[in-house]
Amino acid sequence: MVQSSILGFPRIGGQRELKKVTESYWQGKVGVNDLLSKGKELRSHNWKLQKEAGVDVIPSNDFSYYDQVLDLSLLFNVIPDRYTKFELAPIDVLFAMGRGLQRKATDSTPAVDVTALEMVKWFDSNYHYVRPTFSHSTEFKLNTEAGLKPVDEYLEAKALGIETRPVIVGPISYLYLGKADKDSLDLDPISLLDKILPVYKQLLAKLKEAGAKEVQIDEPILVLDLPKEIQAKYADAYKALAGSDVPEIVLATYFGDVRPNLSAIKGLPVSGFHFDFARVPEQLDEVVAALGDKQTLSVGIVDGRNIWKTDYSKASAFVAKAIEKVGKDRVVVSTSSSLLHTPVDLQNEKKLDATIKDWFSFATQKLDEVVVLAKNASGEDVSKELAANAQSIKSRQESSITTNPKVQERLATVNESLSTRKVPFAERLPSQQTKYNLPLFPTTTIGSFPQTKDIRINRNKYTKGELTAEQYEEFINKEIETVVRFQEEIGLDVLVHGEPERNDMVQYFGEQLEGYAFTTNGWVQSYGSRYVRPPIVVGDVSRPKAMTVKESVYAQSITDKPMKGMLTGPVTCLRWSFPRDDVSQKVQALQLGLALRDEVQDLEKAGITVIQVDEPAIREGLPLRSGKERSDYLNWAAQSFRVATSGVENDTQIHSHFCYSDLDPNHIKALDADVVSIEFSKKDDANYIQEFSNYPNHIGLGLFDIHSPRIPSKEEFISRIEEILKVYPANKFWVNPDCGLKTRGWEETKASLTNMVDAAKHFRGKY
Ligand code: MET
Ligand SMILES: [Zn+2]
Repeated sequence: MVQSSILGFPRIGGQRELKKVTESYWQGKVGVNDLLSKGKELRSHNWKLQKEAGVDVIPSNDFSYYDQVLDLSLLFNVIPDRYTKFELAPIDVLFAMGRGLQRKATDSTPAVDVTALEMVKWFDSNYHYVRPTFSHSTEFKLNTEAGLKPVDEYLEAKALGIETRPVIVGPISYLYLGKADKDSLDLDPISLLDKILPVYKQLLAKLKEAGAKEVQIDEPILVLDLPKEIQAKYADAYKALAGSDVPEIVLATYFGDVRPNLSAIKGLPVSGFHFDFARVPEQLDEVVAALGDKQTLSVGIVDGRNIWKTDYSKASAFVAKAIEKVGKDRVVVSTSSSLLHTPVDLQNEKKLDATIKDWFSFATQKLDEVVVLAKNASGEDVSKELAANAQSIKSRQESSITTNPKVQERLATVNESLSTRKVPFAERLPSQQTKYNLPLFPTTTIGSFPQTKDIRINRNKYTKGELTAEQYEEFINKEIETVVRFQEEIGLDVLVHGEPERNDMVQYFGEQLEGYAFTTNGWVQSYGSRYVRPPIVVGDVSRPKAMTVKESVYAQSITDKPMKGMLTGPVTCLRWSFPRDDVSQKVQALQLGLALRDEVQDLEKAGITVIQVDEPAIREGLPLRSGKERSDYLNWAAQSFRVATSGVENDTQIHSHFCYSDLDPNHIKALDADVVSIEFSKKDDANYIQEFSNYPNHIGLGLFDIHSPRIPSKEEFISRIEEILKVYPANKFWVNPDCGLKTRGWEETKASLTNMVDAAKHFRGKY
C-alpha cells in the first residue's frame, strides 16, 4: 500500500483564529490560558481534518505561536541573555525574541526594553523565521520550563487517538540558518554542532519514550550551495543522532534540487528521505540511486507553495515512475513542502468565479490530493476523482481568460531603451536637486502609516456596501490629511500619503489589474501574527486604469512639501502573488512592469514626481543556487523594475525600497533608482554600508525596527547615524525607518519619527 503524508499544515486557522488570540494576548485582553487553549483547539481541529481526509502520515509540532524555528531556540535554550533577565514567562520570552518587548515598570515587575532578534526569509518563500542567535555563552540544554513542545504535542494528538510524526528542523540546518550574536562575532554557529547534537538526541529519545515511531527532520539547507565542510558534517551528525533509542528518522528537504549535495546524505542511517519533486522532478533518478535498499522515498509531488490543482494524470505518472524504481512499499505520496505556504481552505471562498475556483486547491484540498494519488498508486478505484480532475485541468488549459493578445504584443516591444532612463544618475541629480531643494540628511518614511482599527472598519463597511464610494473617499481623505499634517508638524521632508486605502501592498494592485484573481479569505502566514492574502495571477496582466493617482494627487494638493507616489514593484507583485505555472515568471514580471510603467507615467503627468517603487521581494525570489537560473533571474528582475520606472523625466525622482533580507548591493545598483531605502536597523554591518559608499545614487539605511513597538530615543538615532557616517558620506544620506509603519500604533509612530527627525536636524547643524 502506498501511503500518503503531508509535511505540515497551516496553523493560523480557517478564520485567522491564531492571529486574533495572539494579538489579544499581546494587548492584555486575554490571558495566557486563553491563548494556550486556542492553540490546542487549532491543533486538534487540524489533526482531525487530516485524519478524516485519510492522510496516513500526519505531522505534529508543525504548530507554532510565532515561528517553528524560534520554538526550537526556546526549547534548546538558545536564548540570548538580554531576554532572560526579566523573569518573563517562557511564552513571553518567545514573543520578546520574536518581536521585541518594551514595558514600563509596575509595582511587581521591572521595566523591560529589548529589541527583537533578526527575522529572515525562509528560503525563497514569503515566510520569515526568527534567526537563531548564538554566543559563546550559549548553553544548549532542553529547556523544560514550558514543557517539551514536540513531545507534548505528540502526546496531545495521541490522546485524540491520532498517531502523528513530529517534525523538527535538523541540527545542521538549524545552526547554518543561525548567526553569531553581537558579543561573539568570531563564533561560527556550525562549530557548535557537537554541543547541540546530544540535546537533539535527548529530545528524540523523549519522543521515542512517548511512543513516536518516526520523526520528520527537516534539513532544507540541502537545497543550497553548501560548502564542502558543511556537506561533510552530515555523516557524523546523523550517525550520532540515529539509534534504537530514538524514533526512525525521515530526513526532509524541499524547495529545490538536492543533487549537488547527494554525497552528504548518501548512506545516512535514516529510514527514508523526502524530496521536492514538484519543484525539481528531474532529480528522481539520481536521488533514487543514492537510496539504500530499505530506505523509503517520500515523493513531494503536490505543490506546497502554490494553489493550482495538481494535475492527477501527470502526478500519477510520476509516482508510478518512483514505484517502478523502488517498489510500492517504499513510496509515500506527499506535499512538496509544508502546506504552511498555502491558504487554509478553498471552501471559505464564496466570491470566486466558479470556473476559476475550480482550478485551485488550498491546503485542505491538498490533503485530498495526496490521498487520491496514494490510493491510485495502490490500485484503489479513484476513477471519479481522476475524471473530475482531468476536466478542471482541461478547462484551465483551454480557457480564454488566461490569454490577452494585446499584452503579448506589447511585451514583444520591450528592449534596452524601454528599460533605461534618459540620462545617467549623475546628470539627473542636479535637476532633481534644483527641483526639490532638500536639506542634507533628508527625512522620509517608507509609505504606510498605522492601519488603525478605524481604517479597517471603514474599509470593511465599504466592501460590504455599507458606505458609498463618496463616503469612503471622504474618510480616506481625512486619514490622508491626518498623516500629512503630522509629517509637516514634525518636519519630515518628503511626505507620503500613508496608504490608508490599501489593504495590502500587493493585493491592492492585484485587485485592480486584469489577469488577477483574488480571495476573500486566502490568508498565509508571513511572520508572527502577520498574514498576507496573496492575489493569484491567472492570466496575462494589464492595467485597465490608473490605480493610485487619485489618492496621491489629493495628498499633494494639501501640502507644499513633495509628496511621494507609492507603488509596489513588478517582482514584488509577482513574488507575493501566487504565480501562474503555465508561463515563465519572467514573462509575468515584465507584464507587470509594463502595467506599472503606465502608472508611473500617469503619476508623473498628474504632478507626482517623486515616485517610490517598492521591491522588497526581489531578494527572496533569488534562485537558491548560483548559476544560470540565478543570473537570468537577476537580469529580468532588474529589467522589469527598470521597465516600470525608466519612462520618466530626468527631474522625476525614482525611489525604491528593500527590506526583510540582505540584498546584494550589486542587485540594488542594477535598478538605477535615484534613492533607495534599505532595512538596516538590525544589521550592524559596516561592510555592507561600505559597498554603497562609492555608489553615486542616494541611500537611506533604515534607522529603526518597525516590527517592534519600541521607541528609540533621539540619542539612539544620533549614535546610529554616527556609526553609519564612519563609512558612508553625509551628502547622499537619507534618514528613514526600516520599512512602512502600517503594523504600528500611532503613539509609538509619533514618538519614533519625531526622535528620528530631531536626530537628522542635529546632523544638519553639524555639516
Ligand atoms: C514590505 S515593504 C512595505 C513598503 C510599503 N510602501 C509600506 O510602507 O508599507
Ligand atoms: Zn519594507
